[in-house]
Order: sequence, then structure tokens, then C-alpha cells
Amino acid sequence: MPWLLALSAVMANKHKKGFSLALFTLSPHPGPGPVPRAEAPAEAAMRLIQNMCTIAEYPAPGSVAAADCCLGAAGRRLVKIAVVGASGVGKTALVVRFLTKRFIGDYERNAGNLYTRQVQIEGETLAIQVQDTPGIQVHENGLSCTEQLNRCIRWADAVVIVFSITDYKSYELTGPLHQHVQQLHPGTRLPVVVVANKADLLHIRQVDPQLGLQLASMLGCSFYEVSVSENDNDVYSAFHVLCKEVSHKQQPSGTPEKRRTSLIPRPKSPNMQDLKRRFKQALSAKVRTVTSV
Ligand SMILES: Nc1nc2c(ncn2[C@@H]2O[C@H](COP(=O)(O)OP(=O)(O)OP(=O)(O)O)[C@@H](O)[C@H]2O)c(=O)[nH]1
Repeated sequence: MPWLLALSAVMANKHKKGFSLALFTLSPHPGPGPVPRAEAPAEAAMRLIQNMCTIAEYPAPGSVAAADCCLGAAGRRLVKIAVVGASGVGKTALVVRFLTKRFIGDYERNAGNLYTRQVQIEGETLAIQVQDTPGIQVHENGLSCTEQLNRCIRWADAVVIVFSITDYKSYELTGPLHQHVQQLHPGTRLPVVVVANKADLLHIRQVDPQLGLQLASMLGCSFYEVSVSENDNDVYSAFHVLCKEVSHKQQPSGTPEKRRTSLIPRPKSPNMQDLKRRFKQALSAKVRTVTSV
């Protein structure tokens, strides 16, 4: 579609220059929904692009600067999220829905774009970067993750694992993928949310909602079954929950630390009588030394 190409070109171009796109809608609000049929596609794409502004230059995932960076534009705290899953499950659709509140319906095969927006979490504005990743191919002998994908996972503070309810294989990938994510972050537990997409396609469902829920709770993750094509609230909630988890993790609570230190017993104040006695002893020893000389 030419208008889609125009949008991709703008995104790709910004990308080359190291820019990210940001949408200045901060909190959930009733979105305009899918692009109305009557609107000319080129017009819709232009409106979409105009809604986006560049807020900052960010280092690309994988670079040393990116790895060290935890502050976004204007000194805001930065949360980096990678969206991973099998091919065709709707990763790009999910990211675009989250960024623009729109479902466009036809996407270029993923080129691994990085997007930025701001969100309000518990009264604080956070800059969040969302990395769309190429679909993982499922092989007989398990996961086949490219180095590019591994770099994105290492770069991320949190991960969204997406599967499609119409593709059992994509569901089966979730467990091994979660394990892989955690292995790439040794010594810490990376926040992960599991998203089952395409909930509108009930007639071709292959994955029961209970299965997704059970798996996610076994993995210790939040779970959302969503239809990116029909609804943006659940999509927003999934990202919001993840950002909140990262935000809490980034701020190791000062209060328990304080509480812990206050539990350590203070040394007893020295006994005055004892001090006087020791002082006299020291004094008389000194007098003895002087007289003996
Ligand atoms: N019916 C329906 N279709 C969806 C939904 N989400 C995505 N799709 C469609 O699924 C197809 C694949 O979507 P993408 O977003 O390109 O999937 P992807 O996971 O990024 O795919 P790769 O780039 O190959 O990894 C597209 O035709 C989307 O329109 C949904 O919630 N419902």
C-alpha cells in the first residue's frame, strides 16, 4: 500500500538518523479507533505521522550507550521494552496499536524498528522505548534466535512475549522463549508479560484461554488475551503493567532499607562511671611512668 510505504519510509528514515518517534498522548484516552474506511489512506497516514514528534535521540539497542542508559529525554527515566514472538502473531500490530491507538491491518515484514513514547506511571512521566523484533522461526530442535534478537533482549528492561490464539505453535514457543529471555539476563528476573493476540478470531482458535493463563502464571508473568484489531485498552494495560513493574524494579525501595537499618541495635552509650574509672587508671599509669624517669 503506497500510504503504508510512506509511513514506513518516514520511520525508516528517522531510524537511520538515530531518531525515535514519540507520541505525546500520555495517559489512556478514548482513541479514534481504526482508520475510517471513508478517509483517504494517504490522508490517514499523514495525520498519523503529524501526530508523532521526535523527542530525543536514543542510542540504538545493543550499543554500549544504550546498555548504560536509564534516562530518557529531559532526564526522564527510561523503560526499554522488547516485543518478541513467532512470526505473524501480530507483534508489529501490537506495537503500532499501543503507539497510535490504531489498527492498520497490513504491515511490512518486520524490520526491527524502535519506537518511543511517554507514559504516566503513578504520577511520573516515563520515556519508554519499544523494540519490535523479527519473528522467531520454530524449528524441530527448538528456538532459533538470531544474534540481532538476542541483542534486543539483552538491551531490554522488560519483554512482551506475544503468541496468537490461532497458532498453537506460537503458544508452544512461549515457555522456551521465556526461559531464553531469563538466561540472557543472568542474576536478575526480567519482567515479562505474555500477550495472546487475535482474540477476535474465535472460529479458528487453537489455544484455549485457560492454557495461556496457566502458562503465564507458571512462569510468574501477567497474562492478557487481546485483539489488537478490535481493542486498544487491553493492549495499553499490558504495557502499563510492565512499565510499572520495571519502574518499581528501577527504584529499589528506600523504605525497607531504612527499616532494616533501624532494626540494627545501636551500641549502648558508654557508662560514665566506667569511663571515669578508666580515665583515672590511665592518668595514674602516666604519673607512674613520669616519676620513674
Ligand atoms: N484478525 C486479526 N488479525 C491481526 C491481529 N493482529 C494482527 N493481525 C494480522 O496478523 C498479520 C500479522 O501481523 P504483524 O503485526 O505483521 O505480525 P508480526 O508478528 O509483526 O509478524 P512478523 O513481522 O512476520 O514477525 C497481519 O495481517 C495483521 O493484520 C488481530 O488482533 N486480529
